[in-house]
Amino acid sequence: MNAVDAKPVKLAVRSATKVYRTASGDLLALDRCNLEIGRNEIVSVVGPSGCGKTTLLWSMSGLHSLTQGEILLDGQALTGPHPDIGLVFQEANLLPWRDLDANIRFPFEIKGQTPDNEWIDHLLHRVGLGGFGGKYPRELSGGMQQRASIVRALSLKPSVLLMDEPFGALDSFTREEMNRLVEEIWLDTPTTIVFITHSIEEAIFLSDRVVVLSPRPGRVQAEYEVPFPRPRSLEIMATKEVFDLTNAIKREIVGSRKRAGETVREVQHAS
Ligand SMILES: Nc1ncnc2c1ncn2[C@@H]1O[C@H](COP(=O)(O)OP(=O)(O)OP(=O)(O)O)[C@@H](O)[C@H]1O
Repeated sequence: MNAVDAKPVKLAVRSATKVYRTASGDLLALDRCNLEIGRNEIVSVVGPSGCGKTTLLWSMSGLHSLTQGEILLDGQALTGPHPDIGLVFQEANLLPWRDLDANIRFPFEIKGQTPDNEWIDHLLHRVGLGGFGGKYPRELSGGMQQRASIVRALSLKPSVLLMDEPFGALDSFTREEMNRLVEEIWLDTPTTIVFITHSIEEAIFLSDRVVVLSPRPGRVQAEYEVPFPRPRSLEIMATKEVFDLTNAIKREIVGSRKRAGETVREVQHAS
């Protein structure tokens, strides 16, 4: 059974079309793209470079307006940034002149809200940053900075977390650690997560479903259920089933790029 069939729809992308007006003409990034994400589902979006993954994610955040179509959050049209939606980017984007505590509390200052200190402390400990609140970003590794940015996003208690290649800049070991951390946090506090990645392995480890976008203009080309139980151990990730799924998704992406006559760029970790 499709995971979406079993869960109420949290986020719906309805015929999303995005045209960028550029100096050299109009660029169609998304073309009538449709997608539904169930409540507390983790969905990864993969696809060839430039196919519109970030455009789709930013549209889902309400930060980008669509040229046509709509995004529905709990059935309501999204018209701009929404407090229920948190974002994590590839760069941690911490303010270098503020320590970790002050960085995490920054969104609350902007919104004029009182932070839930207990919740923030819990999150900091959860990601292994307990006791690091007084450190400045330059004193933290890339992985620690990215953990801090996850805490910053979760501190606002969003019901949807949108993650745009959050671990793309990290070494593979730290990346695996971060994947496990996201899974642990999700098992603790289920949240709807949409995750963009170039790594099929990462997508399979994290997701209930992997969505493959077509070459630009982006549309959903294929969807794969990921049926493996959580937590997903290294043993599970080493099974033939995972290997076969990885290859099926890789073939889908490479095949679509060939059909589109595009240059094939390496798809990470798709062995
Ligand atoms: N602000 C913008 N103005 C004009 N064109 C843009 C803009 N943002 C993205 N594009 C173009 O839209 C297309 C889709 O870009 P997008 O970043 O959404 O793709 P992507 O799949 O996330 O790419 P990648 O895998 O390389 O990160 C690309 O051709 C990109 O150059």
